[in-house]
Amino acid sequence: MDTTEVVAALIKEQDRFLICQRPAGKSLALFWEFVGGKVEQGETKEQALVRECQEELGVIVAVGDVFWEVTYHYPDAIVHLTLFEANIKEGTPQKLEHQDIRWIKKEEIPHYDFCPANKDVLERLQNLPVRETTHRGF
Ligand SMILES: Nc1nc2c([nH]c(=O)n2[C@H]2C[C@H](O)[C@@H](COP(=O)(O)OP(=O)(O)OP(=O)(O)O)O2)c(=O)[nH]1
Ligand SMILES: [Mg+2]
Repeated sequence: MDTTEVVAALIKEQDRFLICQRPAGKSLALFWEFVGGKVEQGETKEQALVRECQEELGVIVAVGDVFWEVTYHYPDAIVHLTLFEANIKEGTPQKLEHQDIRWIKKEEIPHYDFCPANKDVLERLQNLPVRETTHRGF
């Protein structure tokens, strides 16, 4: 099976970060995710992420460092997910393609069902030590 390159954005504001609920009818319907999508041919990961944030949320982002990377085997696909830190430069997030979008605190993570590939990164977000918490604004 081929590996699909997927990029996603960890968008933080103060002590909250943005999560998005996948629409009904798509794969992994109604699971929560970080905004993003598949890298298209000829694009860098950063370019793909800027495009996806514009298409899905109507915002322009500045792409920062890689926060997490994982390869996950779904029954019908292998996904290599790269999660970048990102900041909104222009616009306010709108649910142009998602079922719902929410700004949540790390304490709220257990209340949401995320895509299985995201399990480890959510654990990292939830368990950031105090020092790193302050540094990263969580
Ligand atoms: N965007 C995103 N996709 C994720 C995350 N976690 C995770 O397992 N995935 C999976 C779900 C999908 O199988 C794949 C990304 O697909 P996608 O549906 O967002 O791709 P896309 O926006 O390009 O949409 P499409 O053109 O394929 O319809 O990666 C995540 O946090 N964000
Ligand atoms: Mg997408």
